[in-house]
Amino acid sequence: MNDVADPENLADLVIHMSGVGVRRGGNKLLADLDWSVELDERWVVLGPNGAGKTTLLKLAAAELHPTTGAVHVLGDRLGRVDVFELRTRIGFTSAAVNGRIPPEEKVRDVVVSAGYAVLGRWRESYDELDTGRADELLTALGIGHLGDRSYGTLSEGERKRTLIARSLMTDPEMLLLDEPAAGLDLGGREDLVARLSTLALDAEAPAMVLVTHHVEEIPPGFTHVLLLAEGRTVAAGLLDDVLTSGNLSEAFGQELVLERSGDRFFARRR
Ligand SMILES: Nc1ncnc2c1ncn2[C@@H]1O[C@H](COP(=O)(O)OP(=O)(O)OP(=O)(O)O)[C@@H](O)[C@H]1O
Repeated sequence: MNDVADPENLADLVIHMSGVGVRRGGNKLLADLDWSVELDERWVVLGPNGAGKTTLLKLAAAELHPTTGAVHVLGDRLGRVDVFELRTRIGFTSAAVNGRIPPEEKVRDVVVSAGYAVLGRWRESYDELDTGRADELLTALGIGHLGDRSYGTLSEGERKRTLIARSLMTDPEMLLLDEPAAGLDLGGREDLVARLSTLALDAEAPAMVLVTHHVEEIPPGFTHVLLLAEGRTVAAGLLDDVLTSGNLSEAFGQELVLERSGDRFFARRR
């Protein structure tokens, strides 16, 4: 077990949160949260609506500061670091990012522009090297043929995959995915889960944190789970230890049965 109080050990952690609370108005969005993510770990953050999952991910993305406690991201403490520089090292995909993409933008440019936005440059035509990398990422996500299409014409599943390609474009040290399978049909979900599983099992891939409401969406290869309810940790640690019927029931406030089939999970009410 790492002594996380030791600054040398903090350098090995992509996320470290200690005694973290977030308050807005009279609401406690998060309270007393301790959490660490190491370089080679892939975490699922699971919990019911309103549990605080997105708030937690925004802290990790350096998009929000805690009201109390300390958050270290990629070795730097929020509040003592240039968050604009820090964000260039983080890949972040969420519904909010989706809403900011102009529908007429070409899919390839949606991916390539990630690199240019963070560098603060602008050019009419992108480097061949960059467009080549964008095409490679789109192909790896199964949508290499859509590079010339406009973003607005894509299906929901194709958009999700485009945004994941975009968040990988800058070679981030950490990948944060907020409900990547939301709104997908069964086939789209299964396809995305398989692609994320490939990524999770790739030793070269960055540390990953995936937020979801559904155990069915946990891609094989994810190693750890943080169960959240009402802004507090219900349980956190290795997936095999933490993902149990008991913990799930506690997090979702009803008697649930968790079933495992191979490397996938299913849950239903008891
Ligand atoms: N700016 C704010 N002011 C007051 N309350 C807020 C604010 N932002 C979020 N909340 C509340 O904090 C709680 C946690 O929100 P958050 O979006 O982090 O939850 P979540 O687990 O991601 O939920 P969901 O699964 O529904 O997306 C919710 O009850 C939400 O209404």
